[in-house]
Amino acid sequence: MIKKASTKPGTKAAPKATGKGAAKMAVKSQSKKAAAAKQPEHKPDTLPADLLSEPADMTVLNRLYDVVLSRKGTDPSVSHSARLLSRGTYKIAQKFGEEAVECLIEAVAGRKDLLVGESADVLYHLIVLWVDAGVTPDEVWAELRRREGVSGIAEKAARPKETFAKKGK
Ligand SMILES: N=c1c2ncn([C@@H]3O[C@H](COP(=O)(O)OP(=O)(O)OP(=O)(O)O)[C@@H](O)[C@H]3O)c2ncn1[C@@H]1O[C@H](COP(=O)(O)O)[C@@H](O)[C@H]1O
Repeated sequence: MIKKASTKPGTKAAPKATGKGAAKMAVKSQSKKAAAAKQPEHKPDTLPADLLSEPADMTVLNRLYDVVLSRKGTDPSVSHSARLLSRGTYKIAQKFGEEAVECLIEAVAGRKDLLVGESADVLYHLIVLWVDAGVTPDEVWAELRRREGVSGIAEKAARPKETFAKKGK
């Protein structure tokens, strides 16, 4: 991920509301509190000590999926995943695309160390995309399993031939 400069808004003091304005603000703050109360609880992800001492492997993706899924509908101010998921499919897809481009830039530049970090960003954003779309890792693992041992060249050669008319050319 390429870090951007902070876009935090200025710390201008908000004007104090009086009369009708104050009442409106009180109602707004009440409904905000009610909305927050409806959100599922944000549980920080803690890794068991025995896992921390083991070398990382593919199971990290299943765990990451579970954490991201658990963030759905939680407070976007404490979870980046919750924030992304609350912004909708377009933004989630856009972020995935950006991370994929950053990843391929490092690959083309031959910067292996940076490629590792960008690859992790791509996988994280792909998992957010799955959670948003309702795809589970098991479905993807099953598809990869189905393809195991099938040469890509042989699979392509076995595909039914498309005619020009079918392709609309
Ligand atoms: N793997 C990641 C991960 N990779 C990247 N990021 C965050 O993604 C953000 C990327 O920043 P960018 O400026 O590129 O994007 P942005 O803040 O959306 O900015 P805009 O593009 O909207 O302007 C940073 O805040 C990173 O910290 C991640 N945030 C979380 N995770 C994992 O997800 C778990 C749950 O995280 P939370 O949902 O934040 O609790 C964590 O424990 C991690 O395991």
